[in-house]
Amino acid sequence: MDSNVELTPGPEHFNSTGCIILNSKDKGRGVYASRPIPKSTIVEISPVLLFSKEEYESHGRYTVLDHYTFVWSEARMALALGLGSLFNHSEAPNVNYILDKATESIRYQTVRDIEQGEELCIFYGHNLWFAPTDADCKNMENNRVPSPVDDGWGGLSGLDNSDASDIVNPYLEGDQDEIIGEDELPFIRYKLPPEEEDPDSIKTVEAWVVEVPDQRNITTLLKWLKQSGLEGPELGHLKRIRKQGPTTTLLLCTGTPPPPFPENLDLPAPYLLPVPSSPALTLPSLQLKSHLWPTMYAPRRKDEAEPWTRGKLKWAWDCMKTAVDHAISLPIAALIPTDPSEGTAFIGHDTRTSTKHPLRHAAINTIRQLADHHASTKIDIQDMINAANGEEVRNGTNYLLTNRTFFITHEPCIMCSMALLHSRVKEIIYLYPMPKTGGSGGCACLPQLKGVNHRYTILQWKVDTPFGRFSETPLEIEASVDV
Ligand SMILES: C[S@@+](CC[C@H](N)C(=O)[O-])C[C@H]1O[C@@H](n2cnc3c(N)ncnc32)[C@H](O)[C@@H]1O
Repeated sequence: MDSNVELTPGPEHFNSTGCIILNSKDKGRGVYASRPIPKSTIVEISPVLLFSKEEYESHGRYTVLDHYTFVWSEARMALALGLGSLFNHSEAPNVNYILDKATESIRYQTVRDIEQGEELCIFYGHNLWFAPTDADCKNMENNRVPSPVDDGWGGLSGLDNSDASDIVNPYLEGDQDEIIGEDELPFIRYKLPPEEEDPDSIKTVEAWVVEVPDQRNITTLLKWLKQSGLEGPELGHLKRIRKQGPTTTLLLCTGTPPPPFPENLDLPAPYLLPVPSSPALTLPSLQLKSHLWPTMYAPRRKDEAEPWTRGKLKWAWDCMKTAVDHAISLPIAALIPTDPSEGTAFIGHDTRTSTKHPLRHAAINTIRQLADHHASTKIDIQDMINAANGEEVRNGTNYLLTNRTFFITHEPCIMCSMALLHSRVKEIIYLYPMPKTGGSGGCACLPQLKGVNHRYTILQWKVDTPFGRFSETPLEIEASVDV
């Protein structure tokens, strides 16, 4: 709680989740936490009073109601009863809200842990009719928060999913193992053009390697590699360990010679060896490249589109819906679905404005959550060996998104697409294409660049499917948001 703000008690309110009403000089009544409230708690469900378009246009908008109502479907306006109308606005909201058309109510849910005494705020949007007290909004003209879209980059806007709550997952019923035909899929696959690789012009780079006579030293060396910071992505397309007959050789680094080996290991001096500078795109090139050093095979997926079962579509539909639900009051959301070992899905938002950090895009924030989770979990030796060889590791030590699907409301920008590529994501699914800034088919297509050592599948949800209704209304700023 900001200790400079003088608060007085408001009317008593019966709310079992720990919300109380307090008054502040600047904002009037507001909702505060009377005790710590954990992330993802539904703190309030407010029934709404609906006004028809005509009723609101001729009366409501000229009254105080205009400061309290939410935009509902069919151009109606909704007044939230209970606590719902008392949440004040913040540029960095700690509460998300979802319009539930089926029950004519609004659900308010915390997006992070809330401390006792903190105010619970939602995000009203960018066109405010009052001067918000948030420090970074003081320089306003005409009482309107300057939209971050003004510079043609950045810029946020919520999704309107007010029609979404009554849409039933269309893949619930039926045989979950049934393969769904390509034409019936709810998304469009972005087709990467086929790429040929000339086996006669294999490019190499000089890398430091060392022979390891005693295999028992491999795990110590792998730990040492990690600690020395030599595990950079530039050699990620190569396996770490090469076995040729009795000789085991370890790939170290490019550039300057590696630092001294741990003293207790009796190793020969490292030496330079030409190794392939990119992964193999075709089987003949895999053979040639692996002759120099064991190389990863990263064929461009041409027509070998992966079949989708009804069960997987049901899962994808739910994941995308969750991402959209989270993009209502905190615009732009990304989701990495749960893995049994992780317990819960990772959901991230765009926090550039609230953190005043230009790189806090939704995709980067979400990948970071997963990385932080992995950094805090134990890995074992087998994982380390797998990681060193570019193979899948249970806690994703080497490549965070290996074999994973990444859901996001807006096509990721070039920076985020590169982060996804580095994380070895298997596929991404998004709703809004970003023709001016997108790095996954919009203004550029990162997995299509020459020399990248990984490719991912790009899927865009179709607008003519029930779920696609979310993307029917183009965002005002659609073409200039980077995610
Ligand atoms: C939906 S009401 C919120 C409850 C309101 N504080 C009350 O006492 O009735 C919206 C009004 O709250 C005030 N308000 C909300 N967020 C604010 C903020 N960040 N800074 C200043 N005033 C705010 C504005 O007067 C706005 O018209």
